[in-house]
Amino acid sequence: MKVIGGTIIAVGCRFAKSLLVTDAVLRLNCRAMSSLPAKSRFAPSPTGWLHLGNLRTALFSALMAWRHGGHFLLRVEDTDAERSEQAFTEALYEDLHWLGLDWQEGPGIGGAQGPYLQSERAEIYQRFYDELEAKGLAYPCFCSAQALKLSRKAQLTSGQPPRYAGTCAHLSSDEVQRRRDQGIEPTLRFRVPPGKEVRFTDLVRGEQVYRSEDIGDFVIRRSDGTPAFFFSNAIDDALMGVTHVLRGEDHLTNTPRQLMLLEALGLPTPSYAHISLILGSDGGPLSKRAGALSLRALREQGYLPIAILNHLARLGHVYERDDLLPLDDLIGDFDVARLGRAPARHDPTQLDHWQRLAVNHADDAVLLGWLDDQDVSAEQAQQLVAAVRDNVQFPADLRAWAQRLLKGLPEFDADGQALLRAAGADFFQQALQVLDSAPDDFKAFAQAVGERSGARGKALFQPLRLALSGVMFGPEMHRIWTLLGPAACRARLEHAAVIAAFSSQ
Ligand SMILES: Nc1ncnc2c1ncn2[C@@H]1O[C@H](COP(=O)(O)OP(=O)(O)OP(=O)(O)O)[C@@H](O)[C@H]1O
Ligand SMILES: [Zn+2]
Repeated sequence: MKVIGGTIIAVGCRFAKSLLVTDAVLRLNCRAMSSLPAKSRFAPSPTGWLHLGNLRTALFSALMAWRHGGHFLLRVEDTDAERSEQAFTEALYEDLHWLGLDWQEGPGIGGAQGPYLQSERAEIYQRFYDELEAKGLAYPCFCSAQALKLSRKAQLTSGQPPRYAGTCAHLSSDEVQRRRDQGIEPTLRFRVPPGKEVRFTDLVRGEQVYRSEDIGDFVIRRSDGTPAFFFSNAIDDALMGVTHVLRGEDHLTNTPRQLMLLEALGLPTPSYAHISLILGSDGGPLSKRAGALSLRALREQGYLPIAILNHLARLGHVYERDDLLPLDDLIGDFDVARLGRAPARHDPTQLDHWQRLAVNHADDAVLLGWLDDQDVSAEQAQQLVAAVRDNVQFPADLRAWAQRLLKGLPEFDADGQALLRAAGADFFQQALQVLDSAPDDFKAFAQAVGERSGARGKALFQPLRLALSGVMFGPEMHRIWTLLGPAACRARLEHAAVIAAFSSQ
């Protein structure tokens, strides 16, 4: 076993043979590891607003843990000081909470293996740098960016795969000192063991084999002292006891490097699942750098969390049921074996489909929350929601209905005016006379207007709908009728009569 910062960490079964541990301890650890509930994590970098690609990774990670009675960990990979921003860190907390992807270990919650912001873990990383250097498994590299670029170019022209040429792999300590004295800040490179095969079984992509020859010695500490992704990400997964790493396939080729590092340090290795990336409408993967549509933008438009979760859960994972599933069912029916290999495309019309279902299922209170309007009383708002909720998908739709039905008289475009003219002013006068007799409901009203005017079918219902609601689409007329009440119906029919009589062609 290995003692790190006072915490005992189980030795990874796969690599335990390389360490001096007795068989008994080894078996015990292996059994303990396999019977532990799954612990998965989401480890974003706070370098932009989270997009649907990031969040689908977060969702599947959370589902994986919760499906297997484990817990979901959040770690913020804020090592890139130039691109990381506090505002993005706070935004990602907010986004995950808003979606219902609450972590059980991580920032704000704590846990035994914190801190959970990589920018606060420098001392921990230093111990492992020291260990690798002491074992001769890491060395300082003084090559300039320019020199590395030239070397890469030369390799490519001679048809070789580009990898670090090993320029600084065997510098004497005098040489190292001489360069340090010149003020050159070196990076630290991991010495990739020669002639090794790195194998792992990816939970999505199956057996993976890499040859260490194809992987040049790679940077684990940048010249500014910050850890490279390969390093801090792998170390933290191991220290934090992560059992399952679900991440985008952009990380697949990082995995052999990370496994080599963990083996060199005798740290446990998680299982990996590399999920296909979500592509945007331009065919490229969604990415923060490319300014992909953020969750915030969707939230501002009024998408509901459960709609987004259902949309994401079906991007690259097959659920047998195609109805709107609550989070508990998304968890219950999640199966890592059902993750697909093909890239999934984000189709906005699919998301809208889930939004429609989500709005159908939402309580009135959700829709009432969309109507932030001082001029509409609570009672009116409730009546409005009852009348139009089946015709509303977003807050903007509801606000448009409030405008149409609760504020002043409708305005008609040229087509609307033409339709009112075609119905004729007499039609609306007759409707007003019917209104005087206080009909019971819209059905009785429309029937009586039909009898009096002789209009039937479309010729009866279209002008009535347009005159009363201002538009040719919308909820069933009896709802609008009830919502408006007799006084507003009268004002609208009078208004329509005037337009029918006086609007110009
Ligand atoms: N288009 C995508 N589809 C699915 N998962 C993605 C996509 N883009 C990123 N991810 C995953 O999201 C997680 C967080 O990644 P990260 O914070 O680096 O986001 P990013 O969008 O790739 O950012 P950047 O554009 O800065 O590289 C990783 O597991 C990554 O694989
Ligand atoms: Zn070098």
